[in-house]
Amino acid sequence: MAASHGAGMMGAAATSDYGSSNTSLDRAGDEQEDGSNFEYGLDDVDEDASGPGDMKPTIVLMGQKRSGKTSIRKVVFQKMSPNETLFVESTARVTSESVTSSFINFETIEFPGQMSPFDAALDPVSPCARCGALLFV
Ligand SMILES: Nc1nc2c(ncn2[C@@H]2O[C@H](COP(=O)(O)OP(=O)(O)OP(=O)(O)O)[C@@H](O)[C@H]2O)c(=O)[nH]1
Repeated sequence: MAASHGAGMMGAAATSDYGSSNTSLDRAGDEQEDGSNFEYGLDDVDEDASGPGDMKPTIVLMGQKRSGKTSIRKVVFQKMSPNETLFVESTARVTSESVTSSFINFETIEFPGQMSPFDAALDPVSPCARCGALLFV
């Protein structure tokens, strides 16, 4: 008697769960149709407010001198042939560059290896505040 009563409650609970999961699936489907959950990059409103260059995702390159920071930047983001990096000059100052040829626009900031990146003369705070990824070579 008690067992059949319990089974009846389980059946009712199962039916209830099935119904609620259907409802949540319907809601998820509505969100996909809106497209609001799958947008890449930053909102247009933010870009207009602060200028297009200010809010770009930023990759910061740091590391020892002659370790290959500029070479990585040139080969990966500018399609330079690896052989040509033999003639790349040493970076003397903080160098920032916009990359627009990728599927997402972003900025690279390279610190010269011959100076400490935390030297106050290089103003490390601003690039580090914007840093989305740090590449230390
Ligand atoms: N063998 C070898 N040489 C490399 C590699 N990557 C870069 N180089 C060479 O190392 C030298 C220095 O490379 P850069 O890219 O100028 O190094 P960097 O870290 O930017 O140097 P700084 O600007 O002085 O800090 C160049 O002659 C490159 O050709 C590598 O993966 N293997």
